[in-house]
Amino acid sequence: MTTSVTIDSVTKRFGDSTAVDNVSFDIAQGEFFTLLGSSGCGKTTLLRMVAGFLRQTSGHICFGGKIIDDVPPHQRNTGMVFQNYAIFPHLTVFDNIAYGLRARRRSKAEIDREVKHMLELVQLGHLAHRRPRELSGGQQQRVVLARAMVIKPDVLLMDEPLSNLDTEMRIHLRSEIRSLQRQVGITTIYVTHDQEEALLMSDRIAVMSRGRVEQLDVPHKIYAEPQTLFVARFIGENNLLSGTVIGREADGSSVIELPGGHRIRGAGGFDEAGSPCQISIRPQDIDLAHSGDAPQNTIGGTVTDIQFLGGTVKLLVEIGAEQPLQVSLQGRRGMEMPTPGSRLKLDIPLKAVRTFKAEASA
Ligand SMILES: Nc1ncnc2c1ncn2[C@@H]1O[C@H](COP(=O)(O)OP(=O)(O)OP(=O)(O)O)[C@@H](O)[C@H]1O
Repeated sequence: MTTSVTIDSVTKRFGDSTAVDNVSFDIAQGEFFTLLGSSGCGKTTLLRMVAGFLRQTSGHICFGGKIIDDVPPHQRNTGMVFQNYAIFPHLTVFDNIAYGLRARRRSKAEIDREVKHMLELVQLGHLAHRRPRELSGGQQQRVVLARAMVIKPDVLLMDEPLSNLDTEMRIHLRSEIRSLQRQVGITTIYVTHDQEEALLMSDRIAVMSRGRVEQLDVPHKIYAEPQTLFVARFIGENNLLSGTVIGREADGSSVIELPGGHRIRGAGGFDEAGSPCQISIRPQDIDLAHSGDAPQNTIGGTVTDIQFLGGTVKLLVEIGAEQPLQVSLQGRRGMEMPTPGSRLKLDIPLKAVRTFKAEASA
């Protein structure tokens, strides 16, 4: 039976260094949950604690509400797919997948049925009698996946399972893993440093940095509403500008003054009047101001660069702030193409302006 997972105030120290720093969250039954962060942020350490290979320094891990801190790894009933989790070279695809069921002393008929079902799900039925060296990297990884899932684990743990594959196979397997996980409904914890992979595959994402969870949310919120400057920098492209919060309007929006004298209003985020702040704006949230619209933030600037990419048009617009604004417009038929040196007015919706407390400069 697949299960919920609770991480309750978990800390892991190695000597003086803290790899995981007081992390808490719940993963629902059947959820595809991703730990996303750059190298060294603690995601593998956290996953290894869930598997039981590492013991946390403090805090608890629960499966289905029950503390499992003292349960050894082989009794946790987790399925594991790691980057270098080799399959047995001397066994056929069928026997590799059957391995966990045989170790659990299931009947021959059950093994036959379950392995055939898995082979079908990962589309390897026609290769059941091949050995691993006769398979492509992607096919081998599907064997690993099938082997992990066939035992019907309570929780499936995956650590960068696609990072050794070429781009095409990676993109293909992303959606395959996700649809397989949906069909089978296993609670899954997936570790990756690849934001695109995380956004595409996950029900929810925990973005980690330096052992802590910076933000935990559904993919589109992580993308559209970063809660910290780290997340705004880490996920997707963003214009990051320094400014000062100068006040608040009646509608709750904050007013920020940028170098160069522009004032811009933002909805949500840090709004302590008089304080230095940083704002983030996604290039594709900026539009050309059209007459007739009710603009929310209008900023005039001069085009310094233009890149026509077919579906999108990328501009750099000098607005007198510390750096030019990157603007990404949808290329529409008949659209009037700006040229370098031309002046234009940009419109930025309130909601696209996220405000953060300025970081102390190092
Ligand atoms: N066995 C260990 N002994 C000492 N320090 C360790 C040990 N394992 C991990 N660390 C340290 O803990 C921190 C987190 O490591 P972890 O492997 O969890 O990061 P990660 O986010 O998974 O990175 P990567 O993507 O590179 O694997 C790092 O600073 C790492 O050097």
